[in-house]
Amino acid sequence: MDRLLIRGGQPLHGEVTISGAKNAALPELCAALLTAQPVTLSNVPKLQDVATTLKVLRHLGASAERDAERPDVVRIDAGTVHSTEAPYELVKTMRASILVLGPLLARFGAAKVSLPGGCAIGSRPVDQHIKGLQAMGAEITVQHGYIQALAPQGEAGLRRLRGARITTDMVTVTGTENLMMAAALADGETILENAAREPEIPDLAEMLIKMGAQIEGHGTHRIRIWGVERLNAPEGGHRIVPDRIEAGTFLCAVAAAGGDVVLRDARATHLDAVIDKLREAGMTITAGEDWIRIQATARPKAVSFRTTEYPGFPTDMQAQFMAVNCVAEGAARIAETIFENRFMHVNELIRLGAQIVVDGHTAMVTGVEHLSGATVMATDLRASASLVIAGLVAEGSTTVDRIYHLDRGYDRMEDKLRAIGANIERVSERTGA
Ligand SMILES: CC(=O)N[C@H]1[C@@H](OP(=O)(O)OP(=O)(O)OC[C@H]2O[C@@H](n3ccc(=O)[nH]c3=O)[C@H](O)[C@@H]2O)O[C@H](CO)[C@@H](O)[C@@H]1O
Ligand SMILES: C=C(OP(=O)(O)O)C(=O)O
Repeated sequence: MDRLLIRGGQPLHGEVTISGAKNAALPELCAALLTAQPVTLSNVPKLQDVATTLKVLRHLGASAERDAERPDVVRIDAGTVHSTEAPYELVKTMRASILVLGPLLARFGAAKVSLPGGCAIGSRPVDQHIKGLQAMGAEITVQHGYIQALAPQGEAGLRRLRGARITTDMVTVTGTENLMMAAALADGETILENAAREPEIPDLAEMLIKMGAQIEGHGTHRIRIWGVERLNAPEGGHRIVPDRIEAGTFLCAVAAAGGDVVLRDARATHLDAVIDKLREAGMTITAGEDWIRIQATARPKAVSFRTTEYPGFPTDMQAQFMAVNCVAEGAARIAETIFENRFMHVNELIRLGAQIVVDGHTAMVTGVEHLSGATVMATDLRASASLVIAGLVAEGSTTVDRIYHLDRGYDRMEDKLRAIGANIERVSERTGA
């Protein structure tokens, strides 16, 4: 098992290029199942979750490969799909594998997908995905850990989902994506009320539109989809939107460690809530259409925030901003409203000397002048990122164990940090180096 060894205390200077978004890449790879034509995606980040998704697609019978010369390009040909079953063994490490359910059911009329199960940050049910597909006429049974779904029988014996008006009980990101993909090939009109507005949803909608889907209202709470009989390859391929959470993570790293860094291929307009809070913390932030610059010349000021759906403060940035507050001047209150158990990083941050008290969904953080390096254990993806940020400012050495969580969602994080001056290296257990 790999771990990261960080020697803290170096300010960060230079430029970092942000990769394509994990949370857009995963649904967009699955969207390739909606057509028998080969789909090309570019700006595909090199992540464990992407590798897992490619494995799932291959298991279904699709070919799914990275281009040998341009590794950010992936080609998926789902014209050869021969199975509609995503088994537990492939699905268990990644909740987003539920995203094959909508496309398989829409194109083949049947799907059997293992329940993704809970994870460290909460129980994460998929009842809203099921409720929406049922409204579209699907017969769904959940048995032996699998969701088994059949679309209603239509004319000439063909199974096809029917458009429907669906209001989800809460705003769900992958739920909106699954239902939007399913509706793209359904018979008639679907209206998704209470839809999620995260930037990855308009990005997926734009890809589907290039494939011939008829969609309106993406990026708002009400998405309308008129189903078509067939989808094609997106002409000219589709470039995945930059990862706003990776960009936000680097901004927090600089806010905590100090320095002056420009993020390339980053969209400030997708990070308004985080940038506002960083400015409140005393950072100077300037931005253009595809870059963001952060200048951190003084110790940050503690800033309170509460996670909410987009465009509010993202839950996926809560842990990283908590790490900034740990070394800030003053005290801050952080409320987590999206997931019931997303404070797993708190105990590890405390091991580094942070002062944090948790009461239910709220954490009170009192900034300390210095953290001190120690061995800590990553418990989930963003928790790992918060420990790396804390390690960058801690005195002495910090070892972050179990970084397979980090590798799920960050593309060469330690290389990117090293390039801007961090003293960080990956230690592999097998080689010891
Ligand atoms: C691959 C991907 O894009 N992952 C993101 C996606 O996860 P994901 O799409 O899984 O998160 P959701 O938006 O669905 O979850 C929001 C809340 O709704 C609940 N819920 C959701 C669906 C459902 O059927 N029933 C239900 O109760 C969840 O438990 C959670 O409390 O959005 C989250 C919230 O921004 C982010 O943290 C994840 O990084
Ligand atoms: C929670 C996250 O991802 P996932 O939904 O893929 O577990 C995340 O990206 O922070």
